[in-house]
Amino acid sequence: MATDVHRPVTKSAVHVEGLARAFDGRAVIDGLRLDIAPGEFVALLGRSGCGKSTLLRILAGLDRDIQGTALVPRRRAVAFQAPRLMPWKKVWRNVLLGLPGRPERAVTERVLDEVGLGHRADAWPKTLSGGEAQRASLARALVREPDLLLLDEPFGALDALTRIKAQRLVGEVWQRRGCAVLLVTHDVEEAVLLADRVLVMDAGRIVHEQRVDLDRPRGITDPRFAALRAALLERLGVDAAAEAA
Ligand SMILES: Nc1ncnc2c1ncn2[C@@H]1O[C@H](COP(=O)(O)OP(=O)(O)OP(=O)(O)O)[C@@H](O)[C@H]1O
Repeated sequence: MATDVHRPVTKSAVHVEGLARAFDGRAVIDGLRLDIAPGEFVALLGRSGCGKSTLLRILAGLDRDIQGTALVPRRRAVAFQAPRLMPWKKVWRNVLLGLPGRPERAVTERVLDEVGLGHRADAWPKTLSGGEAQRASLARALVREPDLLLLDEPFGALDALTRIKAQRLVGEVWQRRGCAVLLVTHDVEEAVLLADRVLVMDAGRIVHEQRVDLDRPRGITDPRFAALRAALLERLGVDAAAEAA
């Protein structure tokens, strides 16, 4: 029944139409439609359990038990909230995990430098801080030279300062590389800070779309930033004024 098609596309980095996924007879993704342009940064918000991670796993090719169409580039990579590093492999070997062929250490150097982790190439994962582990996880995604980078709450477990640094890093990496990004997050501010477009998901569909036409780098003190943030919070059913109080 499933018409799962994963193949390179040119006009859009992601084209999803009529996508459906059910678990135990319960629809979690329900007729979802989504297009992401090449090089576009899209953030995905939505209440817990609305299907964000399920969508991301489908786009990553980790779940093929679907109905409908999901077209994504062959070169795609994913990073999760938990860095998922193999404790028995040094950082540079973790970065190479799963790459086809027999890639050499040199392949990791540029990408570890890019995420500010060049000096930790020979470290064991257990000696990394949370922020460093997340950078290693990002390096493992970037070494694949993705046209589509899928990020599932990659900053969710970081402390506030480390989180700001990691957000900035992802913004820089995206601008330098020009890949499309789909970022799942619970943080409305993070979405407005980074994305070209913010989507709100509910009950397995995209129910709202907000373009963010603010120059970069963006500042939370910009009144237009605050207005977008408030509008999105309202969409999510959060009273921004009450939240600020
Ligand atoms: N493998 C699975 N088997 C059964 N149910 C699942 C499975 N994966 C996800 N679900 C269910 O699908 C629904 C959507 O889950 P999903 O993880 O996609 O939500 P989410 O929007 O990412 O939530 P959160 O923001 O809390 O991470 C949930 O009710 C979840 O329990």
